[in-house]
Amino acid sequence: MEDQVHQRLSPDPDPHPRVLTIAGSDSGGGAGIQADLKTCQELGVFGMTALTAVTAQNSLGVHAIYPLPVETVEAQLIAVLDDMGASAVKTGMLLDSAIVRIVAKTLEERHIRRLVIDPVLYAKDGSALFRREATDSLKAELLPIAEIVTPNIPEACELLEIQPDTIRTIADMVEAARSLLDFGPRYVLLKGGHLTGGTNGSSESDEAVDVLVGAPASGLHEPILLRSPRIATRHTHGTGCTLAAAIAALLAQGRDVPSAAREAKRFVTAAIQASVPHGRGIGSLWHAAHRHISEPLAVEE
Ligand SMILES: Nc1ncnc2c1ncn2[C@@H]1O[C@H](COP(=O)(O)OP(=O)(O)O)[C@@H](O)[C@H]1O
Ligand SMILES: Cc1ncc(COP(=O)(O)O)c(N)n1
Repeated sequence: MEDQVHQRLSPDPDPHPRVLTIAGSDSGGGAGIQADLKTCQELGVFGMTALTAVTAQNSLGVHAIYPLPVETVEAQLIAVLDDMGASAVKTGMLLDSAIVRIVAKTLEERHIRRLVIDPVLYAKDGSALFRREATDSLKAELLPIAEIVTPNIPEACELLEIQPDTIRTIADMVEAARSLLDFGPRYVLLKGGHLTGGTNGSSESDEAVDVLVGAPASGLHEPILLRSPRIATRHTHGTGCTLAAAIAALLAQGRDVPSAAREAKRFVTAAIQASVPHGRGIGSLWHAAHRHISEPLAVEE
């Protein structure tokens, strides 16, 4: 079964791996399209973009959002996919239902298989990056065609329509991740950056644990827990974008999902370890960290 899964995802490793990221621009350079391109470049993959919105954003938060017309988003998708093609596609901030629908339609028509959906709903300062009216389209049109969806805990609660404090333990995370499989993605990686309680029973959260589960057809029957020590920093702007972009870049290189998720977690952990305190608020990750951190924090299963 594992061989079948591997073959489905990597019939022939692409000699020129390319990732298309469909996301918003973060003028601060730490999240969105900017984080995605830096991640692709660091992992040796050619990055291409379809912008959904321009944000005026810095370490203190999102100051303004300028959505792009849906025709502009569609034109970028068609221009890239119908000429250059993409070995993998990643989505981030999609903003509204018109954009969600055109993205789903365009990707489905082109049989994009390595699709990573980061269901970005809020920025770290709490600003909404997604209109609530679009949640149903996201669930009905985009999640069913995803290879993997990567919500954080608040996003998982919103998608599942459960109270924000319902997910408090790793067992809760596993249950929620499994419930998200009902929307149709092949895998769910539920990120634990927002888990407040300690994973060893302490009141302080001591680890950052992400939970990977797969639908029956994926061949992954038991959850995989990706654990790293929790880094004591507030400079975590762009963690989610970076993790999802790294998964897309590694899938583009022919990795299977569990191996891409493991390696992406290592990549983001190093980038958080070396995060930069630019600005007066939440600083950003340093994407080149994996090059020079000689003793990265361990990531375990
Ligand atoms: N303080 C931290 N130390 C180590 N890893 C972290 C920390 N905060 C977040 N992470 C990791 O960063 C990734 C993004 O997680 P999360 O912060 O939950 O997502 P988002 O950026 O979408 O809110 C996950 O792999 C998570 O485990
Ligand atoms: C344009 C844009 N896209 C996404 C995020 C989320 O960032 P994070 O990765 O920190 O959750 C952001 N702040 N801005």
